[in-house]
Amino acid sequence: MSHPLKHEPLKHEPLEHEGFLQQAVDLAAANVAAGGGPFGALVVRDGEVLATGQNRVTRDLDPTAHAEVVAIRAACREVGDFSLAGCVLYSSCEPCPLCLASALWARVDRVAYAADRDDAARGGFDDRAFYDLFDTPRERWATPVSGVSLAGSFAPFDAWLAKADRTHY
Ligand SMILES: Nc1nc2[nH]cnc2c(=O)[nH]1
Repeated sequence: MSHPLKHEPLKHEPLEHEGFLQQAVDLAAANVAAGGGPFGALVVRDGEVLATGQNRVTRDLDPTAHAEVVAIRAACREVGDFSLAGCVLYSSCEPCPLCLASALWARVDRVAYAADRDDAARGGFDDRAFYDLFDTPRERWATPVSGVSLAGSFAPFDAWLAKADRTHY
């Protein structure tokens, strides 16, 4: 049985989305002009821009400093919370798996993007390749990723679960 989309595609939605997406694309273009990667992002709540982000990988020597991650970190600092529930993440380009997982961990209500993973591939970036990798059995990965059994590996979770005052996230 097919499920109806919860949201109509963005192109049928109010211009507000387009305005924020255009800002993300403008941030990406400005970042290229400043010597950075071609990605920009915004976190918006109730129509207000909480934070912006531009790719800072080469500037910060940080492979995780993708535009969306930078924007999410800045927005969390802005609101003083590790949750961005109630927010929308706008990105100049489809979030890569790192950025998408970051958005899910931040519990944003919605993610909207302009260019897609095919555009990123044309631009020379591995976003699509990494999505494809996650659809490939790990045994076939060039980078070995495997669990190693270790006695006591659940101990941190035992400690966590025993903590009455733990902060769930
Ligand atoms: N969406 C996205 N993809 C990337 N691929 C490489 N860097 C980035 C980034 O900052 N954002």
